[in-house]
Amino acid sequence: ACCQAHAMLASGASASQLMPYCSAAPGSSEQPFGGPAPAPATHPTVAECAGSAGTTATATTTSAASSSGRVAPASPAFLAAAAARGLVRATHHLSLAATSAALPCPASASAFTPASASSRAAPLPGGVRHKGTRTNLDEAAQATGLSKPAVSADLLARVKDAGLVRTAGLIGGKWTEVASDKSTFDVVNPATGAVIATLPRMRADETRAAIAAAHSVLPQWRATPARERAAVLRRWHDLILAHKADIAALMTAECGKPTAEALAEIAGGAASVDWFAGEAVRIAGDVLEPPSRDRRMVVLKQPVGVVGAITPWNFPMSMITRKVAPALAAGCTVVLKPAELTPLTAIALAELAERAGLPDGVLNLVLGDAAAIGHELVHSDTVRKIGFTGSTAVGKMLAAGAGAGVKRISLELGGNAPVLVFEDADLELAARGIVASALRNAGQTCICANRVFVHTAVYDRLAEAVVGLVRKLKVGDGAEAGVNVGPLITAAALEKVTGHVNDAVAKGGKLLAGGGRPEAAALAGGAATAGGHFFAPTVIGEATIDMRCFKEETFGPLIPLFRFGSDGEAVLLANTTEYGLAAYFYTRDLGRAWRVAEELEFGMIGLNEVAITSEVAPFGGLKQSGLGREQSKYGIAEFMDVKYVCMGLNYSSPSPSSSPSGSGL
Ligand SMILES: NC(=O)c1ccc[n+]([C@@H]2O[C@H](COP(=O)([O-])OP(=O)(O)OC[C@H]3O[C@@H](n4cnc5c(N)ncnc54)[C@H](O)[C@@H]3O)[C@@H](O)[C@H]2O)c1
Ligand SMILES: O=CCCC(=O)O
Repeated sequence: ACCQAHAMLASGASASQLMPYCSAAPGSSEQPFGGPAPAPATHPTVAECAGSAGTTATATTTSAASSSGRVAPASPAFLAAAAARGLVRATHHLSLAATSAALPCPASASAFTPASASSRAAPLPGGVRHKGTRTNLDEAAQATGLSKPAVSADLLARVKDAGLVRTAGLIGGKWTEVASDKSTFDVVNPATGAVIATLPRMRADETRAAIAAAHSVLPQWRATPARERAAVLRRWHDLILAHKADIAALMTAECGKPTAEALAEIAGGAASVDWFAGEAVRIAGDVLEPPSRDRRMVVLKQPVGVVGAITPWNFPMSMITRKVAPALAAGCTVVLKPAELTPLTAIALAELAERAGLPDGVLNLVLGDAAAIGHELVHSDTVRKIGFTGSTAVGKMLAAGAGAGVKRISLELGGNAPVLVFEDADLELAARGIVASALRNAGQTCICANRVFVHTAVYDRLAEAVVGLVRKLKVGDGAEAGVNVGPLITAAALEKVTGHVNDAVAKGGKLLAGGGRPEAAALAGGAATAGGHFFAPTVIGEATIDMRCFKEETFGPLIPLFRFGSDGEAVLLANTTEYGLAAYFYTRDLGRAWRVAEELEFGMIGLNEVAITSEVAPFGGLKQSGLGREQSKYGIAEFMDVKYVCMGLNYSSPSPSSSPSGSGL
């Protein structure tokens, strides 16, 4: 069937014309691949299957920077000016929180424990803030009968520094525990189904207050010398690494990814912060060669202003640091809205930014109602730039709103990444790469391998190698040692993957591994995982282009294997998607490597490599995968305005001696 597709391709057929011809690929009589990859001593992480940590982020070391308290703010001049203007501390408190009274905190016997102390409590050695006081939360809760912000005892037991586990947003330097309408939302551990935190559900009021706070301190922050901004970012980086075990525990609890993957994300996220600290001091304009003698021309690079950052749940840290670090480095101030599914990592990051000396109001954190917060950010005239990572559907909506206000926007959206395995590929390397990429974060990564196209001559050997690796993986609660594949984030995600697998099987796909929910007894984590959203890593053979997994981003642990017969067919199949984020291919042929890399319509290409993410390289997509780039030298440009200044020199001079120009030039 694919040979027919090849013939059609040669005669100029389009991808849609190919559809009927690729739906019934024949079996192959190829010899099996030469045995499965050598088994690691213990259960390998998915990334280890690919022989990489899943990111090429520069390894960073924990610095000697103390985590034992609040580091002196970046610029004394800034703080003095801010204090004089009443900007430092509590200008933008919300009314409820502003009236907070410090009350004794009785020991709680319940499973839920108030997490946050009153705002600005003095830090204790080791970074722990005093817990002996709290706001008027209990009174508010009693008065209204509403549940109050809280964290579970289980979550608190997972961290050393309980000061990282606040139950509040951050607005103008004030930790705000009560939403203006007193409503709350729950954070759920996807491995167990247990509620691990209850937080204030903020909406338009809080967003407006956060935007106002960010706007108030913008003049001071953008005037803070770049070296001082960089110093704050470096302290933030150091504190993140010093607290990486705690951040990983929070991340795994709220998004489910295995601890090893959480630590890899933290290393990558910290590397971004370090990178942009370096970029801050290298911001430079241009001096242009003027076309005439009587003028001079320069280009200034200036911060765009207040930035709204909206981030997804699948990378609760690195999607934040990729936006916030370049924005702060450029001299912008930020209102951050993390995913409501994973706000705890964001709260810990904001707490550490505060300890690093980031002045009040420069980074604000608004938690809760996505639509209300997003609407305020996109339609505010004060916010000059939106940085968004998430689904293409929400991204398009935000882009329409931003367009109406002629607001800058960068979008990191969905993907549908192809992997092409050519007949000359190193098949063992390819199999490891496919498994590592497709199952990273249980398949919930925007650059996950979603569609695997294999030359028919090596199809069976590659399939056998992939299945061999998948069968070794351990599924369960990501907090358990040795787990490679954690839960899906929600029941809806589980339903989508189930739908893709059922659809593929109904259309003739061969189930080579997995196919459904694993037996509870097989899951690492025991009985507690009964409420978790687990799906067994699944391999489908003889996949065809009429299947949902060809057209849609699965965002789950599914590896569909398609056949192709020629290079042209492979590239055409890969490009047959509205997405254009990442693509991977395996070959040893240098000429093919160049041709295919140039012809793939994707923003990022991995050649014989799937661990392509790095703070030094531009991250972003083509087509409906987004606009703009994060990371690298391109990432900071998204937060800078270009201003051209033309200086005419033909003005009349007050005295001949002070004449700078004129006809003498
Ligand atoms: N290209 C990339 O770099 C990249 C990285 C990670 C994830 N993603 C994509 O993100 C998607 C998964 O993330 P998700 O499910 O969290 O996406 P999502 O679009 O549902 O949510 C992303 C963020 O947008 C917020 N949001 C939701 N509705 C909103 C609205 N009406 N207005 C404003 N904000 C709103 C959410 O609360 C969250 O903070 C996948 O498609 C994945 O490919 C892309
Ligand atoms: O999901 C998107 C981020 C993936 C990555 O940083 O490698």
